[in-house]
Amino acid sequence: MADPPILPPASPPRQQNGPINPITGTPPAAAAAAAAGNAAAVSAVPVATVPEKDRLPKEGDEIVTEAGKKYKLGPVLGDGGYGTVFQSQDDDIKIAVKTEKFSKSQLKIEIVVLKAAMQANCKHFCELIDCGTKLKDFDYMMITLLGKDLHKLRCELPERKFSINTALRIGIQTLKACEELHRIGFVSRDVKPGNFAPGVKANRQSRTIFMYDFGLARRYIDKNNQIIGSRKEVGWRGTTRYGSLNAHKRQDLGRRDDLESWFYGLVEMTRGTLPWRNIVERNHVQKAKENSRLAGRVQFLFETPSQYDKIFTLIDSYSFESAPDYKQINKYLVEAREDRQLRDRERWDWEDETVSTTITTITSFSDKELRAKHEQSK
Ligand SMILES: Nc1ncnc2c1ncn2[C@@H]1O[C@H](COP(=O)(O)OP(=O)(O)OP(=O)(O)O)[C@@H](O)[C@H]1O
Repeated sequence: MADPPILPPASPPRQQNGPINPITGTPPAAAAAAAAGNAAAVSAVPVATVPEKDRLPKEGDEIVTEAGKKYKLGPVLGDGGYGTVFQSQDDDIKIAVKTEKFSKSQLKIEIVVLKAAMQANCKHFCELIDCGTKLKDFDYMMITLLGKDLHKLRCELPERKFSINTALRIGIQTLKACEELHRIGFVSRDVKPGNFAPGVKANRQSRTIFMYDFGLARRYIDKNNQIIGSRKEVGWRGTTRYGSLNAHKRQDLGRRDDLESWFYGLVEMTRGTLPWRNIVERNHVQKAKENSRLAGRVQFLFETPSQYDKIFTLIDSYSFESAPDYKQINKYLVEAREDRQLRDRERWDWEDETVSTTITTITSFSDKELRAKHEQSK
């Protein structure tokens, strides 16, 4: 994946008692024993014999969850900042298992986001199948298996850009994903093509784009549904190429910043390039982004639908607190499709010819439907 995100400093190593299990909400055995006054159980783990921490699993290992369910780890699907993602199997459904080093894990926030997304029936998020902790070694979560991310898929194409039909459909679905994330109360702070991927053909989800990787996500509304005010200067978050101007200014990020990052990604996927593609120095990237509002605007939006200009203006008009008008942005994208008389039934760029004729008549399965189907066939 191009441009890894800058992660916030890892949280300090967790205490001996270990974390609260993110899925069950229960403390680990030693902490539970201590809470129950069982001093012997606590002192049974003397400091000198504390096992080495932060050992990630490897292909072929088995993860046994607290409930006793076993997941055998298959091939590595990808490496992240603090861990590894493996392919695995949940009965006969192929799934992904994301693991992160115990002391550095950001999985807790990811799990909170995915649980909220499931509760709200969001369409563009992985299902959280299972999760837990291998004490002191790693945290893990079992989620829907996805295909290659949009950055990789784009780079495999001859001109490193999607067809306009695919690009606009991606635009519509990734916008919806951002809207869903915002609706459940979170901002991503790392929206980029590499954090979106279509589902897999086996699940009939290859025409649904999923948003993933919420390691930098943050709640933007409080318990009373009020927007948490900007903390002003908070340091850099996100990925240089797609970061908003506010991110460059190290400001607190809100919904509008996710959309600005989304828009840079959309332009890149449509044109195959961004003016700051080859710039490494972050301050120079900021200058290039500022110029894309001035004399460089024409170059930035060269050969993109005229509606992109309007979307850019709209996003730039928002403040930290603004509720973006997703409906209007979606309308612009649909209008761009209508101008070109694009049809939804046409093949997506990553589908092979043989699929397109059959898949157009089949609606895709949601994760819930897949699971119900599986239960029925038992
Ligand atoms: N559900 C999934 N299905 C298939 N592959 C996945 C899935 N989740 C993650 N991957 C693969 O693992 C890689 C790393 O995952 P992810 O981006 O979630 O981790 P990360 O630690 O947050 O990474 P980064 O540091 O790049 O942001 C991805 O680029 C992708 O190739």
